[in-house]
Amino acid sequence: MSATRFFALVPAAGVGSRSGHAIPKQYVALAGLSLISHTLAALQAVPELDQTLVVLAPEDDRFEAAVPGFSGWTARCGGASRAESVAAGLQALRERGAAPNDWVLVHDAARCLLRPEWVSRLIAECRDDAVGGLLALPLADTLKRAEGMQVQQTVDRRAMWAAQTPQMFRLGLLAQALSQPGEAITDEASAIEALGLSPRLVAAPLENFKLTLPADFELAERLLRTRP
Ligand SMILES: Nc1ccn([C@@H]2O[C@H](COP(=O)(O)OP(=O)(O)OP(=O)(O)O)[C@@H](O)[C@H]2O)c(=O)n1
Ligand SMILES: C[C@](O)(CO)[C@H](O)COP(=O)(O)O
Repeated sequence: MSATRFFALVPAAGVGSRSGHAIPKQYVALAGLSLISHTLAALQAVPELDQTLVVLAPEDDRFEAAVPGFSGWTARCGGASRAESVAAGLQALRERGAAPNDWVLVHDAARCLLRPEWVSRLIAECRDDAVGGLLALPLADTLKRAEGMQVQQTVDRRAMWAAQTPQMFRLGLLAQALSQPGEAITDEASAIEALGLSPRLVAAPLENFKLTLPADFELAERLLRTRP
């Protein structure tokens, strides 16, 4: 029997409608490189990973110029939602020889401040777990439930975590979990939870944030430019 492998799957088929940029946010230039170049460089520096697959929109004509010399795989099979893009990416991995028992680490293209050592820690802490797990940030702020702009309640934050990526599950289990994604499935872990399973949390820093709103790009640029 062949050894279990580790694949990164990077959904990059979104349009970045909240980013304020005229082009898909993964192609915005940050510190001299496209956003997605930073993301892929971090993944390619993770020694445990065997290969990376990037899921692009079917009409994408920017990737090759934005990431020259990329040695991983690309598949132009992105869907209407992130969950659909990830599900299509899992199928693309199967077509390239990945097995149901292999681990898949799904990582947002839009989290470009990722550091290889955080991914290695996730793998070390989850590779013997029966389910899998994800990087996440324990909440540091007091949490409010609101209606519009009026606070209704302060929520006990002690058990609250903000989910990040990578999120790591076995290919076969994740494909089953994402086979009929509803609107409540906003990450891989929520699909796994819907099967009645409990993913493991691995603490990660705030710096692993997802670039979503215009101000996030300025902050990411500053952080990238001041990294050693
Ligand atoms: N149909 C989609 C939607 C999102 N993504 C990817 O999923 C990641 C996280 O999604 P998000 O930050 O919401 O990106 P966008 O959908 O591009 O942003 P927005 O919601 O602002 O349009 C991104 O890397 C994005 O490219 C994807 O592959 N396919
Ligand atoms: C997967 C994710 O990054 C975990 O926090 C997040 O759910 C993606 O969010 P979005 O709905 O695509 O903005």
